[in-house]
Amino acid sequence: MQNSWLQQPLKAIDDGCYAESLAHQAQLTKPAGSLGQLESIACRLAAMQQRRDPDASRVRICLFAADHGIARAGVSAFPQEVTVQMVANFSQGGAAISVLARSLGAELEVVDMGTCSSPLSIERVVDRAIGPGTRSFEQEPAMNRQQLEQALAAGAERVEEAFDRGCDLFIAGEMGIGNTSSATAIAAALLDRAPSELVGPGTGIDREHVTRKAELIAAALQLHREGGVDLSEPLAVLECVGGFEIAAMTGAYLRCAQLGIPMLVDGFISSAAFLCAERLAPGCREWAFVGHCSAEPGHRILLESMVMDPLLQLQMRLGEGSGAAVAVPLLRSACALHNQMATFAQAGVSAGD
Ligand SMILES: Cc1cc2ncn([C@H]3O[C@H](COP(=O)(O)O)[C@@H](O)[C@H]3O)c2cc1C
Ligand SMILES: O=C(O)c1cccnc1
Repeated sequence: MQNSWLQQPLKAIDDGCYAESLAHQAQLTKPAGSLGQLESIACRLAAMQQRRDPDASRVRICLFAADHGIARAGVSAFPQEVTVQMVANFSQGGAAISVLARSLGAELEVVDMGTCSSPLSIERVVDRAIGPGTRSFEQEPAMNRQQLEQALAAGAERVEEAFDRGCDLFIAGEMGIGNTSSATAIAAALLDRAPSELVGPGTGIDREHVTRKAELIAAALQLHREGGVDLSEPLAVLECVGGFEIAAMTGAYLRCAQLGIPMLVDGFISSAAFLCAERLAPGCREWAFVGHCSAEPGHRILLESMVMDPLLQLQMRLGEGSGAAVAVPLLRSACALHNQMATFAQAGVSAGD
């Protein structure tokens, strides 16, 4: 994939703007540092947006959905057809992320990246289907290189569309029964950890099934390694054990950092996709906030590996972009405080030492 858009440089963060924002915070009518992380959130956002008054009003949530061959190996508490049923639910406004998007006044876009039963008849779904889901990665590579390139490009394209229409903050969400297995395999490969350290219940399988899930993922990684695949290489990992929606998220995150759109990362699956983006282009993380730390055990390990701090810890484990969406009000509060508080001089309040 030489000379492709993947090689484009990331946009530089404006350090001068960051320093100016810190100086502005120091003049606001409060003891220094008393707004804690809200201060650095506002300053980081100002530096990303290159503006004195950071803004998180125009939020775009892009939900990528796809099916996984591995779902047929009994790794989820739910059957595969739930993926497409949920796509309908997203578009009808009944899913958790539909409700959150509405309450935030955020735009929610649903992108079909390839599901077993076609959701084409469902209104308002963007069709970027690559095929009827991935192949089962316990037997063969989940996708081929061409499909991977298509998925990455689809994610990037949705970000470009958001950029053209004006977007202060981008959130990627996912839906795909079986995708915690794919995310676990990606994280285990790239972090060189045993799947048993990262695996979790996903939609709610019991301990016995979690153990089986870890064994199945470990065996799959061994199979691909023996087949000569370099499992430290993010594109090879996505090709072997990824998902169409996960690869689309990787493409979306990478494009955000190239175009300079601040992003808010969701849970375990999103963070596995983000790790691929960060490995492809170190520095993506400078453009990202992490909404929350999921209850899925591997999420904390993934975030620690990238030295990224989650804003919230609510024991959520849903995906869909929901843990990012619930953090949007924090970013909005940070912006409002930064932009609207009076300075000591303006309010005639004596400054401290
Ligand atoms: C009704 C329903 C709605 C969801 N929304 C997100 N997920 C989440 O659960 C799935 C991953 O878990 P696993 O690997 O165990 O299948 C993904 O679709 C993820 O987005 C859902 C799952 C279900 C059942
Ligand atoms: O953290 C997540 O993204 C997650 C966890 C469990 C199930 N689906 C998603």
